[in-house]
Amino acid sequence: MSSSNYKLHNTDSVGNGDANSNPETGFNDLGLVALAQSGRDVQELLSQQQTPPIQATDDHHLIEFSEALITVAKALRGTAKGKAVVQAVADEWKQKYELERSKNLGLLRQAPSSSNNSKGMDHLAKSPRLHVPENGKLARSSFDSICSHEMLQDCEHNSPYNKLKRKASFKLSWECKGQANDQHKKEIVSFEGGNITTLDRSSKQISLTWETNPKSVMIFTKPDSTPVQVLSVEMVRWLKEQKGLINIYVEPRVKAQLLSVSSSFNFVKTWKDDEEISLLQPKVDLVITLGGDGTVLWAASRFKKSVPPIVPFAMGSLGFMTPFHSKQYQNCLEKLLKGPISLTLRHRLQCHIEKAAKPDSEKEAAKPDSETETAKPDSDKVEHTLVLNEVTIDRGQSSYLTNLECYCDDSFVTCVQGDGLILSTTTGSTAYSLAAGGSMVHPQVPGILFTPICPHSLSFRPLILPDHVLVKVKVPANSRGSAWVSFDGKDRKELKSGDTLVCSMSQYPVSTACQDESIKDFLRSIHDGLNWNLRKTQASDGPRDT
Ligand SMILES: NC(=O)c1ccc[n+]([C@@H]2O[C@H](COP(=O)([O-])OP(=O)(O)OC[C@H]3O[C@@H](n4cnc5c(N)ncnc54)[C@H](O)[C@@H]3O)[C@@H](O)[C@H]2O)c1
Ligand SMILES: Nc1ncnc2c1ncn2[C@@H]1O[C@H](COP(=O)(O)OP(=O)(O)OP(=O)(O)O)[C@@H](O)[C@H]1O
Repeated sequence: MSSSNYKLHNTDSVGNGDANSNPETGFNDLGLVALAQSGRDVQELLSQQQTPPIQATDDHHLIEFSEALITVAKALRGTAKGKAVVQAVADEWKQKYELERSKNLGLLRQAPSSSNNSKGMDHLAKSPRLHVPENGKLARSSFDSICSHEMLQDCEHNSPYNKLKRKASFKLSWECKGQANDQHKKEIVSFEGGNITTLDRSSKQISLTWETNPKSVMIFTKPDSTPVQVLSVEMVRWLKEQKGLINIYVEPRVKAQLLSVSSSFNFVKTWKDDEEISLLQPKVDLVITLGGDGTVLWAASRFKKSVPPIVPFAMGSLGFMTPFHSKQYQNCLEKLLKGPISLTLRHRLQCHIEKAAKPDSEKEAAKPDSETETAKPDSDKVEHTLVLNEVTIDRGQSSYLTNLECYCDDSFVTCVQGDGLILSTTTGSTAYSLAAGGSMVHPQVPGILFTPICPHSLSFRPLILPDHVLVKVKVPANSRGSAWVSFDGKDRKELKSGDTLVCSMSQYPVSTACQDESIKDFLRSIHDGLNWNLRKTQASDGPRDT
């Protein structure tokens, strides 16, 4: 029998016991060790004697022989003595064990009456760590088979048996990048008294209530669409005349269109460039989009930091993120301007590209004379691109497999060999990531989807990573070609050998107004937009299970 088999054989159901245990007594048999030692002593003595053949006539040899026998007798007496000592030790341990065990059982029997706790033993019987039947009826035999320390592990705080052994105390700590104070940790997780509980859930339904009347809206419209153009004219007029809104901002293209309809639209405001849109953010109460999902993505991408709540009207074909019917725009806007508004809080990813370090010689050439070292980019000054759906790294025009080294918080994840990789938000889980085989996830679930595009490997299943990680995707220096990055399907940029895309969750989410509430809107979108799990219902006639 191999030692590992022996070990398995001697390991009890709760994992106690080891290879030195005596299967009969259950104790670590020190006696066996002592006996073995004594036996070896005897053998050693005999071999040291090297007694020559005995001759009856040789007195000298007879004396030697009798001396040897005396030595053997002494050694045997020693062995017997050693055995007795070992037996005494074993008896002592057994006594201690019995005493401890009966004390513990005694305390357990007293527990219900002394603590006045009606749960008493039932509570213990139901404790999951005890591995006892759910019904709480603990058979005497099963009780006996539980080690005393296990019985005491899961007791209530004030119970008397707690004095004997408490649940191990512990402390939790975790790292939060860029957070100087620990205050926010307490808001998420509490671990008072050794119990871990979450204080709040980030994916709760969020509701917005106006404290003062909203006065300003910003409208984004899908270009080159006559129905959208017609509606924008009508909506702007209604907002001004019926709702008395003071500030109505539209895109420069739309302002020109409105003015071409009537010069009375000259109250409408606009902006010069993207920089100005972000500056307008503090003045805008609501953003309205007229178009499809692409228009929502477009509007969100105009804001580099905070985004006002978006009210998306459906004027596209799919409209996963656009729950409001354009024909009922007046009713919808009446309600929304009055509040409260149910919102879906959609996380965004922030991304930037780190260019490969230049080879030393080139670096030297590029250096201004005054500088001796190239400054590393200041992390605060890095310009991030924010995505609401996903960032995609693909092989572009290259006919070769992508070769993308992926790291999560500096731990190597994998190398993507295929058409590419999608790093998606949960909002984007129903877009490109879905088409590439990723799971659909409610947009308020925090996480980053790691979805390969046509991986040339049978076992490359998509992952969902926690929202706090930093993901890096690097095109290795030995890669056959470049990769291409796109942000929400736009702004394609080349990722050359040695370049790295760095991506993490942004602190600037996008909130979109719900028609109903977040969960209902999500389910409606997957049912109506994607025909999720649509199948004819099975007929009720035919054979049945009996
Ligand atoms: N194979 C694909 O499925 C594929 C390929 C490229 C891009 N896309 C998606 O298109 C998005 C860009 O959208 P666009 O409107 O500018 O381009 P687009 O006009 O080509 O639209 C792509 C489709 O994706 C849908 N869509 C966009 N965001 C969605 C979301 N969050 N949930 C469900 N469906 C969504 C749109 O409604 C549209 O039907 C990208 O972010 C990407 O997710 C998908
Ligand atoms: N205000 C805008 N300015 C510039 N481009 C825009 C604007 N709004 C939308 N787009 C672009 O127009 C394209 C189509 O928009 P959108 O997806 O909203 O319409 P759609 O394709 O008809 O709708 P759906 O995606 O539901 O089929 C997208 O690529 C989007 O980026």
